Amino acid sequence: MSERQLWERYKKYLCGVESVGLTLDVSRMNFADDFFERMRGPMEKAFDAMEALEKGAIANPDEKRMVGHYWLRAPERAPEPGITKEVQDTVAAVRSFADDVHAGRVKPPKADRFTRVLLVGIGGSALGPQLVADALGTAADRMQVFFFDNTDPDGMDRVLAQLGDKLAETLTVVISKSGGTKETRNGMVEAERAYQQKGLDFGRHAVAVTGADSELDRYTKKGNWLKTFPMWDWVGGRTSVLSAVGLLPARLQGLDIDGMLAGARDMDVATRERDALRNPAALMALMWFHAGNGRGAKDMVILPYKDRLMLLSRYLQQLVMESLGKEKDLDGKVVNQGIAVYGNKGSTDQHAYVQQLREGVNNFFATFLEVLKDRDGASMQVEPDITSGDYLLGFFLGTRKALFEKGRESMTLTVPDVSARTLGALIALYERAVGFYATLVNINAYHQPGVEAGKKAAGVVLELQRKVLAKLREDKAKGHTAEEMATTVGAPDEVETVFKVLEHLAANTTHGVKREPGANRFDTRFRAG
Ligand SMILES: O=P(O)(O)OC[C@H]1O[C@](O)(CO)[C@@H](O)[C@@H]1O
Repeated sequence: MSERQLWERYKKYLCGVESVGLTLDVSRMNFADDFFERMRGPMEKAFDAMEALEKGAIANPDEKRMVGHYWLRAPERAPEPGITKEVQDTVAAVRSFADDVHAGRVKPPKADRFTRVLLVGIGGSALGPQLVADALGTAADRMQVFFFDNTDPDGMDRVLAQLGDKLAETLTVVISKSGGTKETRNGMVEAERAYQQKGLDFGRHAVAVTGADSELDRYTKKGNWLKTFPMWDWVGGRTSVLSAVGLLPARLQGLDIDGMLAGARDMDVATRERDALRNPAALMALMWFHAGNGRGAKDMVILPYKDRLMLLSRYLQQLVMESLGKEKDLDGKVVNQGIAVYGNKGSTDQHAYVQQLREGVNNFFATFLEVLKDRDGASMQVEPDITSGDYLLGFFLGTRKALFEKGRESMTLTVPDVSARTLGALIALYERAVGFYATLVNINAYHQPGVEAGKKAAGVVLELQRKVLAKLREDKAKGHTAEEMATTVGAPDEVETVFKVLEHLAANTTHGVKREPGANRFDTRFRAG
C-alpha cells in the first residue's frame, strides 16, 4: 500500500472522541474490505450484552454477580437507587477524608501532618493506583505515594528504608476487595510491625478499602483504624481504579479525581455508540479479533511514546489477560482464549525489543500511544528547529513505518496530553473494549477461576513447610535429606517441593535451619540448629 493510499485509509477509518480529544487510527491493520460487514452480527450481540450489563444483568454468570464499573462514573445509571447512593457517598467520603488529611484535621499522633501514603495491595488493588500515581504525579503533589504490592520481604524493606523516619507521617492504605489476599495481609502485618518498632500506633495510621465484613474489615475494627471505604462485589479488582481503590490514593496525592471520572464518563458515552466505526472501543475490540483471528493468535504490544504511561502495559496486562484468558467459553466448551499483552515505552523499546518486532517472529500487533503535548511550556531546541519532543514523534512515526514495511500491523491512539481526563478516558476505553471482545469470543470476562489453582497450591506448600519444620525440630540431632524428609512427612511424591522448602529455609536465618553438604547437591542434609 502506498503512502497516499494509507492516508486515504487513515481519513476513512479515523475514529475520534471529541470530548476527550482522543483518536484511534486503524489504517495500518490489514483487515479485508468486508470485515466490518462480516462482523456486524457478532458486534450487535456485543452491544446488546453491554447494554444489558449496564442495566444490571448478571453479566458474571459463574459468580452470579452484576458488573458495575460503569456506574462508578455515572452513578445515576445504576440499576438500584441504593447503589447510586453508595457510589456517591463513597466519592464524597474520599474527598472529605483526603481534605481532612491535607488540612491536618486527620493527623498522625506523633507528627503534624500525614505527608506520605503507603499503599498495600496487589493485582487490581495496586496496578490502577500505581498507573495513576505515576502518570499524573508531580513534584508538587500533596502526598508522596509508596507501594507494597508483593510478599517479597526485601521489596518491603526497600520501601520502608525510603520512608525512614517519615513513617511517623505516613498513612497506610490497605486495599483488598476480598480482604483475604495473603500477599496483602503479609504486607499489612509487616507494615504494622514497622510502625510498632518505631513506637507508633498502627491503627492511628491506617485506613482500608475492602468488602463489608471481610477478614480485613474485621481486622480494621479490632485495631480501631481511622476509616474504612467500601468495595462492592459488583466491581471487579481489575476494573476498580475508579472506585475508592484508585480514587482514595489519587485524591490523597492531590490528583484531580473529578477529571478522571469525567474523562471515563465521556468515553463511556462515546463507546455506547452502536456504529462500530464511530466507537473506538468497538473498533479496537474488532481489531483485536481481526489480528488474532478471534483466537488470540497475536500478542498485543503496547507502545506509549510518553514516560508517564510506562505502567499502562502492566495495568492492561491484568485488565486484558485476567479478563480474556479463559479455558472455557460461556457454553462450557474448552477454548483456551486470551491475548498476551506486553510493552514498556517508546522510544526506549526501540533499543530493546523492537528489533524482534520488525524482523523476528510476526506474532503481534502493536498499539502506539501518541501524546501530542510534549511538556508544560516551551522546549529548548536540541538541534536547530528540533526539540527532544520532535525526536520522540520522529521515532514513533519511524518505528511505525518500519514495522508496516515489514507487514507488521499496528493501531495508533492519539491523546492531547496525559491528564486526569485522558487517563480516565483511556481506562474506560480499554475496559469497554475488553467487554466487547469477550462477547465476540463468547467468554466471561469478569471472573478469574484460574488464579485460584495457584493460591491453593501455595497453601499446600506452606502446610508442607510446617510439617518439615516440626520434624526438623523433633529430630534435632539427626539431619535429613530431602528424600528422607519427604517420606517422613508422608509426602514422598512431593520430594521436589520439600527440597525447595529445605533450601529456602537454610538460606535464611529465621528458622535456624542449617545445611550440611553431601556428596552431591541432593545428598545435602538439613538440620534444625
Ligand atoms: O483486592 P483483592 O481481593 O486483594 O484481590 C487482588 C487481586 O487478586 C485477584 O483476585 C487475583 O488473585 C485479582 O483479580 C485481584 O485484583
